Amino acid sequence: MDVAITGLTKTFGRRTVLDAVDLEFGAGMTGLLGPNGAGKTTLMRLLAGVLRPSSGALVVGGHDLRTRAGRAFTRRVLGYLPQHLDLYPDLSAREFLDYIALLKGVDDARTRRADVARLLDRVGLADSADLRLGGFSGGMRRRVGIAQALLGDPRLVIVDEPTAGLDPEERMRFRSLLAGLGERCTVVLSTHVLDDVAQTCPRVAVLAAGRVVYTGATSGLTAYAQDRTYLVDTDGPQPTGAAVTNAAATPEGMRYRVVADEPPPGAVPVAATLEDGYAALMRDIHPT
Ligand SMILES: Nc1ncnc2c1ncn2[C@@H]1O[C@H](COP(=O)(O)OP(=O)(O)OP(=O)(O)O)[C@@H](O)[C@H]1O
Repeated sequence: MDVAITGLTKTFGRRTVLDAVDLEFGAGMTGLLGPNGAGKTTLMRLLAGVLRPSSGALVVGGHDLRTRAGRAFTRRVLGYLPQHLDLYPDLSAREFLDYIALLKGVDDARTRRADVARLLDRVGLADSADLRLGGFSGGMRRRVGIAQALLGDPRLVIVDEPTAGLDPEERMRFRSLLAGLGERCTVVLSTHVLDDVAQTCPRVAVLAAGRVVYTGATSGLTAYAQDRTYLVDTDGPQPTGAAVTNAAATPEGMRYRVVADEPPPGAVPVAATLEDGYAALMRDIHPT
């Protein structure tokens, strides 16, 4: 399900939160990155039809969201996992999903039961299906969240920071769940976890202050820091004129991982990661 976004602007009062955004999402997984307040959630809410654009167009599978028919089409094909999803603590996972399926218009009880059972199984919650949501861990709650997004077999899935607060095992589990989805439909994953994007998304878009600052292959963003990434061991101060992407104490002092145009004294070049590429891009946008 192709998504075309052109000249998309969103203002709240006098504040411009998205500024003439042009983006395209196609089949497979695309990561959506950007610092806090960049406009990622706003973009997702616009795509989900929760918000209306101030100007510009969103077209999903050829259907323009400015029209009522376009919005209705998008609602039918969309699965949305918002950043904060309220779960009813007194309901079981099965009851909650049954309720959401009803809201999504699955009127036949038998179809609903089958859909819900299939999804509970898919997200690994079949054994906990009848336990109250109030007792679920963060990871289990996120899995219920993705299950509700997948009800109705969506062709466009948008997920907002799905792995925030998850332990490594749950994060890996969630990642493979999303990657499996990407084989069948268009998935947009908004996150601060660069590793999730590096592992699952062949394409990435980066927003900063409401503008698109990178869109293309994830490897292209990594390449942004290629031949500019170094490790610096020092017992002195942090290197200046460089983006520091990691700092770790060593027996001799500190080891900094930096992206810099000129290698700091004693720097050893290393292969860049997506985190380095992202840091390099941000530094080029806002030079220190
Ligand atoms: N309903 C609203 N009214 C006014 N301002 C808003 C509203 N929604 C979002 N904003 C502002 O728009 C900006 C972008 O917010 P948004 O949540 O889209 O960013 P984000 O990239 O998702 O950030 P984060 O990574 O922190 O979740 C923020 O400064 C936010 O305060």
